[in-house]
Amino acid sequence: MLTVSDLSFSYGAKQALDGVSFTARPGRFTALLGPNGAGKSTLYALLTRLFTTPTGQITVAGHDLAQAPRQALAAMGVVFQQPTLDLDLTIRQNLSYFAALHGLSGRDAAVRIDAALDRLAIRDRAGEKARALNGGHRRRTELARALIHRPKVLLCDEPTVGLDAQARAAITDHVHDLAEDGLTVLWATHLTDEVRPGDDLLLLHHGRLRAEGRTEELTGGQPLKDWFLSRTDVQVEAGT
Ligand SMILES: Nc1ncnc2c1ncn2[C@@H]1O[C@H](COP(=O)(O)OP(=O)(O)OP(=O)(O)O)[C@@H](O)[C@H]1O
Repeated sequence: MLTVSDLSFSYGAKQALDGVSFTARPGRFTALLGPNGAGKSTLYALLTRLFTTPTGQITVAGHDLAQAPRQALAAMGVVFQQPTLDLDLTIRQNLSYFAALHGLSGRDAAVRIDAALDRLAIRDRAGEKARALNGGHRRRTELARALIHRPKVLLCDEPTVGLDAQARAAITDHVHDLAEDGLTVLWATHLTDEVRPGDDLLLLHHGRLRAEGRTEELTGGQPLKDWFLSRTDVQVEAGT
């Protein structure tokens, strides 16, 4: 479970988040939908403690991020918008390095790495350098890496940026499956076709949460893209 209470953040005079509160639950895919500049990346920077703010509270799997940052961060897996693989290492080496950072090595690490690679259907590529992979497989590798330490909460910040439609759909499907298996998922996007009717939806616009609930209940049968446009009044990519 991830809870955010009354979170605000400003860049000097520019308020990027204003009193944001929500809960993302285990077994649910929670989509954080917002146009460019809504405040999504700022929220992720606060969730991962790249930034801190004196206002508000963030709790990850019961651990207060400000009071118990080690436990809170250990309970989360993160896939950032910008790729962070070492392209000169193999997939397995990238994952081993990350496992070591979490204090995992030897047989335990190998078993977890194989399981994560299987989960994302990329174990057969494990010996290849990351540079040899296409964008979709690199992103899958990053997802596999984010799962090795068995986090309770998975944070994804626009993880499909730059991928073609097929790779985008594959990654989005994988992460929906992870949520169905019990993970708490928070998925930031500005692409409405990544959100399913049964997903939980948070609409962020100009730093404030404008809507929260099950997608199909919020939209009342209207196509999500139309609903989103009517509430944000901006042009967004359809993602198709
Ligand atoms: N370093 C900064 N200094 C000043 N303003 C900033 C800075 N970073 C972001 N902002 C502003 O804060 C607001 C929120 O930005 P943020 O990057 O969090 O939005 P976003 O929803 O992630 O957008 P995108 O999808 O384009 O990444 C925007 O108005 C942005 O211009």
